[in-house]
Amino acid sequence: MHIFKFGGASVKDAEGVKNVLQIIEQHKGEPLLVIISAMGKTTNRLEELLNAFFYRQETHHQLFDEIKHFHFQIMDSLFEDKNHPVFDDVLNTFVEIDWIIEEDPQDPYDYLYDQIVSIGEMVSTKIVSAYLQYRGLNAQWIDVRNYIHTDNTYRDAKVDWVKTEAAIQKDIPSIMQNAIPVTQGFIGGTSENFTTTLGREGSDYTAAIFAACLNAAGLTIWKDVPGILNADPKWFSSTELIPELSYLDAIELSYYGANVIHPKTIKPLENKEITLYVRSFIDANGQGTRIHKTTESLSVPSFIFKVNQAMVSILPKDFSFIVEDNLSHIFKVFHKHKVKINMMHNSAVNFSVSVDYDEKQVSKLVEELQQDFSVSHLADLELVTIRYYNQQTIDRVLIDKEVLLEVKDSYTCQMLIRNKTS
Ligand SMILES: Nc1ncnc2c1ncn2[C@@H]1O[C@H](COP(=O)(O)OP(=O)(O)O)[C@@H](O)[C@H]1O
Ligand SMILES: N[C@@H](CC(=O)OP(=O)(O)O)C(=O)O
Repeated sequence: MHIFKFGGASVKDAEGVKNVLQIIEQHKGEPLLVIISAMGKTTNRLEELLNAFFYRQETHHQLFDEIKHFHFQIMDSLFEDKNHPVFDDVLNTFVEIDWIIEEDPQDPYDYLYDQIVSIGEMVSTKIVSAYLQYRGLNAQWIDVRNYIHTDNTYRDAKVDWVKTEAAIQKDIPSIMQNAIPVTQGFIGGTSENFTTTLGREGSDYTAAIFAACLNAAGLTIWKDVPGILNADPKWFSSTELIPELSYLDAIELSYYGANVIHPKTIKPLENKEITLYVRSFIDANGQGTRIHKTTESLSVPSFIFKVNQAMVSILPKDFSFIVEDNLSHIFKVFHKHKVKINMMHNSAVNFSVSVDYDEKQVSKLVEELQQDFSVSHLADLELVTIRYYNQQTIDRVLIDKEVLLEVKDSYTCQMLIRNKTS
C-alpha cells in the first residue's frame, strides 16, 4: 500500500491534472491512496478573499468570481461533456463561501479562515477525482474531515491521533481493495463537525498521517523539483540533488525552513519507519530523494533562505537580566499572537529573535510586549541557515551582506543578514 501526495503546483492547470492521471495510471497495480492540495495558488487567493471580506474592503466578490472562473476553466478543458455532474458539484461547494460572505463577518478570523480556505482542497479533490473516474480509473472521493480528527485550534489544528487512526483503519483499507481513494490534504474536522486546517502547506503532513495510520509501504510526494536539493533553486543557480537523506536531516532541514516538505511530515513516518520519496511530477521516472532510516549524514552542505524577516529586540525596562520569568512571559506573548520564532539569541539584557514579517501581526506583538519591555523591530532582513557549514559556505552567502545576529552549533549556522549599505 502506497500514499501519493500531489501539491498545488502539480494541479495548477488542466495539463497538470492530466499528468497526475498518467502518474497514477503507471502505479495502479498497487493499492494507492491519493492526497491533493488546492489548485495552484488557490489557498493564497482564498486568503485574499477572506481578508477583503473580514476587513470590509469590498473586493471579495470580485476575488471570489476570479477563483471560481479559474476552476471552471480547468474543468472546461478536462471534461468534454458539459453536463458532467462535477460542474454542479463544484458550484455547490463554492456556495458554502456564498453563505459566509452574504452577511457581515460575525465569527472570529481564524474560524472563518478555516471554513473559507478549506474550500480550495474540497474543490480540487472533486475535480481530480471526477477526472480520474472520467478517464476510467476507479477513484473514490473521500471527505477527509471524517478521518483527520482535530481539536478546534483553527488554522493550526492539533490531530487527535487515537480517533484519527481508528477512523482511518476502520474504513480505508477496505475501500482501497477496489478503489483509489482521493482526499484532501491540509484540512481536518472537529467533533462538532467544523472544518479546521493544519497550518499552511499542511498537505504533506496529512499524507504522513495517512501513511502512518495505514502502515503504508511508502509515501511519495510529487513536486516540481527533481527531489530535495541542497538549496532552493528559486534562490540558488547551482544546486545538487540529495539522493538519500536520514529522517533526522530531513527534520532539521524542514524545521529551519526548507519549505519543500512541511516540518511535521517526517516524525510520523520515522516512528513507523516508512520511507518517504520526494520525486518530480515533471520527470516522473527521475531518481528523486529517498528519506529513510540511515546513519549516513547529509553529503553536501545545505542552504535554507527565509526572506521577509524582521528582527525583534526585547530589553527589560529596568535592565533586569533576561531570566526565566521574563522569557516565559515573552514566549507566552509570541504564542498568543501566533508569531513563530525562526531564530533566537539572548544575552544578559537583550533577547532578539527573527520572525516572518507580517506587519499587522508583528505590530500587535510589539505593542503588547512594550507594556513590560523596551522593544524595537527591524524589517527587510534575510535569515540564512547552513546545515553542515564550513567557512567557505559562510563566505559564499555573505557577499555584500552584513550579519545582525548569528547562532552556531556543530552542524548548523544561522545568520540574520541584510544588504551592506555602501
Ligand atoms: N531544499 C529544497 N529542495 C527542493 N526544493 C526546495 C528546497 N527548498 C525549497 N524548495 C522549494 O519547494 C518548492 C516545492 O514545494 P511547494 O511549492 O510547497 O510544492 P507543492 O505546492 O507541490 O506542495 C520548489 O519549487 C522549490 O522552490
Ligand atoms: N493548500 C495549502 C496546503 C498545502 O500543503 O498546499 P501545497 O501542497 O500546494 O504546498 C497551502 O497552500 O498551504
